[in-house]
Amino acid sequence: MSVQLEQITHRNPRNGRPIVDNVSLAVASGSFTALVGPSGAGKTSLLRIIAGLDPHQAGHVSIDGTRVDTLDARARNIGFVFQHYALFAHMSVAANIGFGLSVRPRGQRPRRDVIARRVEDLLDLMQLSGLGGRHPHELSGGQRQRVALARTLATGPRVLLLDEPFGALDPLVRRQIRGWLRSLHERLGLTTILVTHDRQEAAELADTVVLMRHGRIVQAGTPQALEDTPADPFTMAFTGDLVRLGGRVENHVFTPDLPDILPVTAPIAAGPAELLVRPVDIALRPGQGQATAVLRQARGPLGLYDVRLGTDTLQVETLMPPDRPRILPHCALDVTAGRLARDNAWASVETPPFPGPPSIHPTGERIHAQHS
Ligand SMILES: Nc1ncnc2c1ncn2[C@@H]1O[C@H](COP(=O)(O)OP(=O)(O)OP(=O)(O)O)[C@@H](O)[C@H]1O
Repeated sequence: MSVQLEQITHRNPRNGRPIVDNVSLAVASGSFTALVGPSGAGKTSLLRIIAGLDPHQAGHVSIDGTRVDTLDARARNIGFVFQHYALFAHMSVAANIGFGLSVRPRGQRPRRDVIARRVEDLLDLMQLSGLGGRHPHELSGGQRQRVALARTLATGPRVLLLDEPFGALDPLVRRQIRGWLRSLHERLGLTTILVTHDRQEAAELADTVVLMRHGRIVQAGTPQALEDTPADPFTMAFTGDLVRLGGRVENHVFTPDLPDILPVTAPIAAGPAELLVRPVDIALRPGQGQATAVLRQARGPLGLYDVRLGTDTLQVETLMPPDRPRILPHCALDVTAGRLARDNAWASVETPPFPGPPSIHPTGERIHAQHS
């Protein structure tokens, strides 16, 4: 089932300020969407509006093309799992899972044996076979959250909303559950929307990542698109590790304030600017400057280096030379890709592949030696 949001606005009833501000989003049927953003961005509020648990003062929510603004939460047939989803402590796991079906009005309530079969199927699906007779306190945190998910899925929703459901679990269990959740989503043909603070989790699970801030959508796209072509400095900072280099643009060349970083071409007007770079997009050029790089950690072919530039230290993740020296003296740093920011200016700098030892001309221009 698809979910469409058209210009949804929800205001704080106390002060009238928008909590969700004119949000439009099309969620394709069968897709997995992650809502990410800083605390207070409006992610949970948006999820609750989709579920029909919170009101909205403007705009429309549609499911499969039908407006559901006036339908209550139950009639929307949407499943919702919260981080602190309380199971009934006095009920068995099986009774918890079957609860939603067993309290249906008489005409809609399945027979007891049908509910029992459905519960068994869900226990199998959740990899909880044989645990139906236990009580919640006899389960691990990860198992309890899977029971919560089974309980939500028992009534057969096609849209699943998850609000940090694994936030309280330890990182290892959380990673295991990720793979399992994605395959569950696919097997059941669900349309899933997940709120998470974990950008790695969002990138691994979701087809589309939606980044929110101040109640608005800043950018929506594939995890790769957000990382590779961030719409602004906020998105770039949110979607990956970042090094920020202050400096100045003159004659379309950006020269960082720190020493021993090669200038880059700058498609913005002259003046102060900031260069935002992923650590993996900084290469070390041994023998080209005065900086010292100290290997902190090897990660396969990549090395995480602390690079001392004057009184500052930058962290750089880059290909290690074959002999993997622990200390590389006399280095310069070469920014191979990044983005320049100033006020409303936001432009990418791409430098050509390194053709040979560069030197820095007194005018600040980068000069590459010719291939011989
Ligand atoms: N019922 C409410 N009444 C008043 N303010 C609210 C209400 N619900 C949410 N807010 C406010 O709206 C803003 C958005 O809250 P929301 O929980 O949706 O953000 P979030 O992005 O999910 O944050 P977090 O990541 O911390 O869970 C916050 O400033 C919050 O205090």
